[in-house]
Amino acid sequence: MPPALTRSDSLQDIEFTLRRQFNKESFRPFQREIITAALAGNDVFVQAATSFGKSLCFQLPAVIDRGITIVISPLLSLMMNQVDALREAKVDARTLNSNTALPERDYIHQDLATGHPLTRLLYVTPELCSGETFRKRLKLVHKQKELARIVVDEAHCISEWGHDFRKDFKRLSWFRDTFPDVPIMCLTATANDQVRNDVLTTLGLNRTPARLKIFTTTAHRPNLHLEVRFTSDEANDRYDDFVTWLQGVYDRRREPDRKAELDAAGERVDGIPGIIYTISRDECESLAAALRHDGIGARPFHAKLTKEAKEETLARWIANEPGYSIIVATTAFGMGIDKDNVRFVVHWRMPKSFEGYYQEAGRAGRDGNASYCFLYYSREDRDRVSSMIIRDAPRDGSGNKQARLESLNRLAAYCEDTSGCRHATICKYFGETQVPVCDYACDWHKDAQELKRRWKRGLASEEWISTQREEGNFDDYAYWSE
Ligand SMILES: Nc1ncnc2c1ncn2[C@@H]1O[C@H](COP(=O)(O)OP(=O)(O)OP(=O)(O)O)[C@@H](O)[C@H]1O
Repeated sequence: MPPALTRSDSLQDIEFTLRRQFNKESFRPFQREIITAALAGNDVFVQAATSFGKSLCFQLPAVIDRGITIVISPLLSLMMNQVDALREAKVDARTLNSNTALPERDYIHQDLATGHPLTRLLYVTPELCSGETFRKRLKLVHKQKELARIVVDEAHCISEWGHDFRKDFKRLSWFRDTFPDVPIMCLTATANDQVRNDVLTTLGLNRTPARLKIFTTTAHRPNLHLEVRFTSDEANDRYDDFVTWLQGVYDRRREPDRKAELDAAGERVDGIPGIIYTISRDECESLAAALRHDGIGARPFHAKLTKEAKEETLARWIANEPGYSIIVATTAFGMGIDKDNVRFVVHWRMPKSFEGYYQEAGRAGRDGNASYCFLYYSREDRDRVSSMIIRDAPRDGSGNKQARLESLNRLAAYCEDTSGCRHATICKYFGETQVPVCDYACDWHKDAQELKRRWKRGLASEEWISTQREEGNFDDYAYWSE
């Protein structure tokens, strides 16, 4: 079927737009190929590591093509960030979601109702796409040949095998059914083979294989230094361990030569941006307070804070202000946060999935410089998370309990593995066959013997854990609810 719109595939056009509208000198590897495929009217599936620059792959075609691009995204904060950045670049981008003010909502509806919208990119939630009014408006726009492309960001949310499954993403099959000629682009950082197939089937993209272009790049992030730190309920030593590590980093930055460099660059000794992921609001608050008490600039960030408090914390952290070096956050923080100099990401507790872990760790080092990611792992936490997944699974057997448990088990195995490179295990998990080069960027490569010793020493024994489990000691969820 021919594409619905007259498209431009002029390379000169895309170079010009890259510089003029997006203020970037050149494309990163693969961006040009992806953009060219999209502009030719293909369906496109992009799987690329965190910080690869996926957004540009649909934003640039949206600016060049005639008509409107609809971007479906799971998170409000993610939409707002992208819309703000686009508007700063003088692109007419908007978002329609539960937070959109009435006048803006009216404007967008009127704009769509003309059939020839001026809006270039409209960011919406998957829930909105199921609404009759919105669907009617899109049909009108399509009839006028002004529906340029449908983009599904964070596309792994479509799959029940994915770590962030969202029911409403499944209903996005409506787009291919209703507008078979409108190209679809989907993007994700974290999908294994099963998730990818699920995404393509649900969106109906494998019904037009000749039109589908798949781009997958390695998940490997060589600048991330990956490490697992073993602990147990009894040892309860995360705090001291972390503060000792951080003070060590500060001390090295105080050495005369380094200090002179920092002074010249206008940087502070303690100005090292980082994120600590915790699992509960209470822990998020208490940990940030404890760090502040010890003179470390840390602020909490979780869903229950006011919008103003969150915005202020985020803005001051992004601006590297004193007292705002570390964000202590629950897992909702991260997607769409584009701060390039995050130097460390710490998982205070075991995350709920392999994909979630790697996506969150991937917030570090987006500028390509060395950054540290460590995860505090205890067998007690492993069992708590597992109990939580079982508890939260719908009773009717629907949902993805097995997939979630499988992902957790793979993460636990990754943590307890002392026999190989962390980067290699991650790439294998995401279905890659090539072993990545790791330049002493994981705890195994740095000192395999020491890793084994730490593993032996650090964890509670499985026997003890199993007794505790039988006594129901890992079912105290109160502390763990987000
Ligand atoms: N060609 C380019 N030249 C310079 N900077 C770029 C280029 N493309 C993208 N970037 C920048 O790279 C950063 C990361 O891009 P983006 O937010 O799209 O990443 P992403 O692939 O969506 O990652 P994630 O999955 O982690 O959200 C942004 O600051 C973006 O402006």
